[in-house]
Amino acid sequence: MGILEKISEIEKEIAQTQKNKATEYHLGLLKAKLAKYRPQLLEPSKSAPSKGEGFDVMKSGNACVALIGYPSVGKSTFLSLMTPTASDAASYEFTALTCIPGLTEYKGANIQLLDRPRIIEGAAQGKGRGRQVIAVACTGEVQRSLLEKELESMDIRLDKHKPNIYFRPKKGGGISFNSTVTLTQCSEKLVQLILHEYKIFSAEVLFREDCSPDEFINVIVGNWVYVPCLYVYNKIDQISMEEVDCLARKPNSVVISCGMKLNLEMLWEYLALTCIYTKKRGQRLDFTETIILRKGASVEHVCHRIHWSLTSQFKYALVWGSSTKYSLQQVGLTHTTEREDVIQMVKK
Ligand SMILES: Nc1nc2c(ncn2[C@@H]2O[C@H](COP(=O)(O)OP(=O)(O)OP(=O)(O)O)[C@@H](O)[C@H]2O)c(=O)[nH]1
Repeated sequence: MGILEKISEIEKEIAQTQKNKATEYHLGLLKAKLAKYRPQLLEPSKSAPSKGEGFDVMKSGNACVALIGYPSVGKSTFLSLMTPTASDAASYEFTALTCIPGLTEYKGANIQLLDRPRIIEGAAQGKGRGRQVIAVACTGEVQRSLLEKELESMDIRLDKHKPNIYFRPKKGGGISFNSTVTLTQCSEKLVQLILHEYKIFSAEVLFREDCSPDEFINVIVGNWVYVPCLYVYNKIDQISMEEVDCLARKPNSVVISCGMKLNLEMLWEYLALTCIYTKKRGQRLDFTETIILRKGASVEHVCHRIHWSLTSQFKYALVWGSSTKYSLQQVGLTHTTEREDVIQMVKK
């Protein structure tokens, strides 16, 4: 039996199994098996795309944003408006077959934009890229939940945090299980069963959060990727004011129109990048020596960006700017910086 058949058999069984106390161990085991097979689907095929095609684009800039969406929602148009890269936003549909990178600059920060290959429904189940195009005309809301589902099956978790579970396999001594919270979805027995499925017979497990069996499985397997995300609804010039208002009020969402160039700067506000100037002792401030960081970065973050060894030699920092009460103030590593602060590090 091939991997695809095995996966669909297990998925069928999960769907047919009623969820209750009596079946929870069986379901947990099925999910553990599923998590073992899924990565095999995503392993690169022998006929990998040639260099420069597909997903292998070198990361560059201070932040990297991947545009993911259904065909014809305006990804290429957005990329071509924001970056000088000539993206193929042709008047015909279904253009972006490979990953097209573009670089844009905003308030001193370089941001890389990637126009990803279109998401094809079922791609994670092994359906070929480029061959199947989703022929559905659906609303932004439907597209959003389908995209979430599809990305989830590719082990991408949007706007979620890593499960707070401590897990350490050991050479011997059996499984020690503990939790600091009341668990409603997992139990010691289920955890043991799942670990045995992965041939792990000795490990330390500590649940610091009420996690699901899936979350625990992915702590063992470690193949989930946690990605922050912003939902962008384009073409608002084609819908009513009421619809625009409703979409704009959803969490983590912005409404834009590439056609009318409305609200295109939203991405930068979301990325919340900030720039800081560093000054060397006895030298004049050089405005070209900027460091780009996430908003709310501390002096320690700045140190890390200058040199990995700087924190161990750090004595204090002198700050000119809006983050301090007085201009030229002495601060420690935990001090939170503000946009366009000037910082001079003083070593021990
Ligand atoms: N009315 C309107 N049309 C838009 C807007 N943005 C893009 N379009 C049009 O929508 C069509 C598709 O845009 P693309 O940028 O090619 O879409 P895409 O998401 O890159 O599509 P694929 O490459 O197939 O994945 C083009 O004809 C654009 O001119 C917008 O804000 N309003």
